[in-house]
Amino acid sequence: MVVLAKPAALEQISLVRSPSVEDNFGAGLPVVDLAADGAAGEVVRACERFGFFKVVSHGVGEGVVGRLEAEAVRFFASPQAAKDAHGPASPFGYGSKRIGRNGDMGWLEYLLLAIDGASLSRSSPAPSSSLRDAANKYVGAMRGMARTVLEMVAEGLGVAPRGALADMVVGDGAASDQILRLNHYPPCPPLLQNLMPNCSPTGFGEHTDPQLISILHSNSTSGLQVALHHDADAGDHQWVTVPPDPASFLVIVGDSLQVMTNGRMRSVRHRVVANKLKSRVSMIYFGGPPLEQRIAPLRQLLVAGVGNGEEEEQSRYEEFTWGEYKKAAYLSRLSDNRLAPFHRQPPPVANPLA
Ligand SMILES: C=C1C[C@]23C[C@@]1(O)CC[C@H]2[C@@]12CC[C@H](O)[C@@](C)(C(=O)O1)[C@H]2[C@@H]3C(=O)O
Ligand SMILES: O=C(O)CCC(=O)C(=O)O
Ligand SMILES: [Fe+2]
Repeated sequence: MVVLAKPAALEQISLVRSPSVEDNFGAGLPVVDLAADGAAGEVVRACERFGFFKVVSHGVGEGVVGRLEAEAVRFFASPQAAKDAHGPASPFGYGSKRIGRNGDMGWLEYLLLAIDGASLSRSSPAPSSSLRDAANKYVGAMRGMARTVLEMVAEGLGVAPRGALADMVVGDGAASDQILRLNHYPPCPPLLQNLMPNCSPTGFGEHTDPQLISILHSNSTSGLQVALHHDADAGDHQWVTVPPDPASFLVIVGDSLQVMTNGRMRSVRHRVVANKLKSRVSMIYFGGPPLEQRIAPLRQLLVAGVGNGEEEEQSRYEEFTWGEYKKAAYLSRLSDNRLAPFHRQPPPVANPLA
């Protein structure tokens, strides 16, 4: 991967404002103030309607974010051979253009780091001790936010205990499956697209994240787009650009949270379009449960209506463990609908004329 700019210049000044930023989503972007009264209800509403939301008043210090971003910029600006020494990503480590093992390509380079408990795993070494230290502080902050958000999801859905979901990902004793990903999308100027092999507008192809939640931070370079829900499964997407905001985070609903809420919350398809002029740097925390965790709708959601004379709700999904789902995910292509094979067929509707 060619890095076109030195560290200090990675955040270049945009000469042309992308026409889609703000014009597309405008005031509709779901924003949740985590410190406000009623935040739990807002979190649930946003996850049900959009599958993602922007978080403000998150309490994460600028220094924690800035330090890791500076480390990421420094690493991505280092000589190619130094970066390659930490690759190829299999799945952890440094990767360039190749995403996963099944032929997906993007105009990016990245560092995938495994998390063990509350800090980076010693088995997927970080490129430097300063990056490791910064990443560990950042992971601590992301775990805190994951707990807050997942507790709010439980509270907002009326599920007890409050920690039912959060403990799966950030519980003290849980051998959960967390990942930290640092992405760098170099600019992809249209005039140079013919000259630069693999420079394409696709930074990161469309996909859903398989875990429960992802928490994304980016610098001020646009590129992230999300699919508005209605007919996403039918392939009828309306892509909208999410304006970048380095002061906030984006929480993204993953496939596993969709299943655990029996489809009330929907994992959201998203992708990154490479910026023509500026480098985009993003940092994403993925919160998954332990491998043996059963991924199935929370019991309290299925029986919620029973007291009111309603029948118990049936699960819309075949049962699986996170380990099984993860294995299947790693055999899939990025854009695959990974939940499709696990959808239960709805019971046949009785024919009143028969
Ligand atoms: C093509 C792939 C890359 C991915 C593993 C997969 O086979 C399908 C899911 C992809 C994804 C998307 C969200 C995260 O970025 C990621 C780390 C994950 O857990 O699932 C990536 C995987 C990857 O880049 O290795
Ligand atoms: O880089 C981004 O903004 C999003 C990347 C992403 O969706 C991912 O790494 O799964
Ligand atoms: Fe993603």
